[in-house]
Formats: sequence, structure tokens, C-alpha cells
Amino acid sequence: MVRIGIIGSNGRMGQAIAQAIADAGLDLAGGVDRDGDVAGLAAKADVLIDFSSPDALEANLDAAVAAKVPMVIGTTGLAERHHWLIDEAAAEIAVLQTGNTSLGVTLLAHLVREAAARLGNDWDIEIVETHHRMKVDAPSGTALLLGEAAAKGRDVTLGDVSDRGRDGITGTREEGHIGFAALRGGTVAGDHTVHFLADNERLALSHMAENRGIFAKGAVKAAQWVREKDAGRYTMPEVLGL
Ligand SMILES: NC(=O)C1=CN([C@@H]2O[C@H](COP(=O)(O)OP(=O)(O)OC[C@H]3O[C@@H](n4cnc5c(N)ncnc54)[C@H](OP(=O)(O)O)[C@@H]3O)[C@@H](O)[C@H]2O)C=CC1
Ligand SMILES: O=C(O)C1=N[C@H](C(=O)O)C[C@H](O)C1
Repeated sequence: MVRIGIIGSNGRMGQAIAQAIADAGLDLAGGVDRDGDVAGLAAKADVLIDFSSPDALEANLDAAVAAKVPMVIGTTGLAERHHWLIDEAAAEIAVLQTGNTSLGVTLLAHLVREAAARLGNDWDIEIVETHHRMKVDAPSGTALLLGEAAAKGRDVTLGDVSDRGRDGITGTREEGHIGFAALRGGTVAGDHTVHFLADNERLALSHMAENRGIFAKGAVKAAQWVREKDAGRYTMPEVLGL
């Protein structure tokens, strides 16, 4: 039986993941939160799932590498340096990192890439996300993942074309740019819409999460999948065969 350790276990996602582990008939190796013994958890787990905080990522990766335990990372708000750390760890262990573990968003990213590839630069791309009032990072990891998918479809680098947070006299929209807007309020589990806007027509591709169970179920599926893998960096389309 697979023993799964949760980092961020008392959080909203940590609790949903514990439920998903029980629903799947798997074993919970234990959980840690801030100031917890992550090395101790890694030593008794077959795989770790981390939905905590970017501040914790380096220590969590170190513990997973030391114990040679694969890891699923769902934490968002990651900076470039965190991605380098993940790449370094992935030379030693299997690591799956994604801003969204749901089946629906994984498919949405595929559709967005396809739409962006087929529609020219005269179709403006704007990504709008809505989340609960407790969310601490923006744009969401999912919005960035969808932005990456659109940029790949257009064969450009997202960092070169992204507009994050317009305010004041912004000037007119730059052709080929990808815009982001974030709404925060209430208890929304996570809504994302990628708008494609052209002259006289618009296309919108959306995903609405009705609860955290979809992310938790995907994270547990990813944990079972990554546990069998050699060292390397993986993501959700590989798990779901999309
Ligand atoms: N990839 C995906 O599909 C999804 C990703 N997320 C992401 O998951 C993360 C967690 O979200 P959510 O559960 O809502 O957040 P919460 O704030 O509810 O939970 C975060 C948990 O992490 C713990 N934590 C904070 N710092 C550390 C640390 N240094 N070491 C270990 N644990 C720590 C907190 O513990 P304490 O209370 O002690 O500080 C808390 O229990 C966010 O980044 C969110 O964006 C969320 C949903 C889906
Ligand atoms: O913090 C959340 O709640 C969520 N975070 C992820 C993100 O940043 O995209 C995934 C989901 O939308 C919920």
C-alpha cells in the first residue's frame, strides 16, 4: 500500500488531500505544517505531496532528495529560483510540479495551446481568474500555466509578452501580449477563463472548480503515478495521458 505524506496538512488543500487518500484506500504516512519535521515525514513516506508555501519549498525538496522520495508539488506563487531548485532536485528524484492538478484544467491548457496556435496575433489573449478571499498569490498558478500554454501555441516566451496588473495610463494594448487579471472574494474554489478577442468576435475557454476535491483527487493520482517514475521533472498531461 502506498504511504503518502502531506506537507501543508492542516491547510484547506491538505485536509482535502487527506480525504482523497482515504477515498482511494491509500495510507496516510502523516503530515507536517510550518515548523514540522519534514525530514521525519519523508523517511516514513513512499511519496510526498506538498501544498504549502513557496517559503517551504527548498527545505521540502532537500528532505525529499535526502530520503530519495518522489514528490508532487502543487504550491503556487513560485518564482524563477524555485523552478531552478525543482530542476536540481529532479536530477535526483521524480518531481511533478503543476499549478493545477485537476483533469479539467489539464485539458483546458491543451485546448488553449491549440487555439492560440491556430488564431493569429490579431486575436488578443486575456486570462481572468477568480479565487476565494484567503488566496495569497496572484496571478494564480493556473492562470500562469494557461498563459504558458498560450505562449507555447504562439511560439513565444511568456515573460516577453505578459501584461500583469494594468493601472493608470497604460497606453493601448500591445499586439501579441497576454494579459492577466485577478479577482479575489468569497469562497470561490477557482475559476479561470482564457479570452481570445478579435475584431467583431470573441472566444472564451473556461474552467470552474466547484470544490477542492478535484485538485485533491488529481494530486493523489499524480502521487501514485510519480512514485513509479525515475528521477526527472514531470507534469499533469503525462499523468492523465492527455
Ligand atoms: N496545484 C493545485 O491544483 C492547487 C494548488 N493550490 C496551492 O496550494 C497551496 C496551499 O493552498 P491552501 O491549502 O489553500 O492554503 P492554506 O493556507 O489553507 O494551507 C497552507 C498550509 O501550509 C502550511 N505551511 C505554511 N508554511 C509552511 C512551511 N514553511 N512548511 C510546512 N507547511 C507550511 C500552513 O501551515 P501553518 O498554518 O502552520 O502556517 C498550512 O497548513 C497554495 O499555494 C495554493 O495556491 C491550491 C489548490 C489547488
Ligand atoms: O489557492 C487556491 O485555492 C488555488 N490555487 C491554485 C492556483 O493558484 O491556480 C489552483 C486553484 O485554482 C486553487
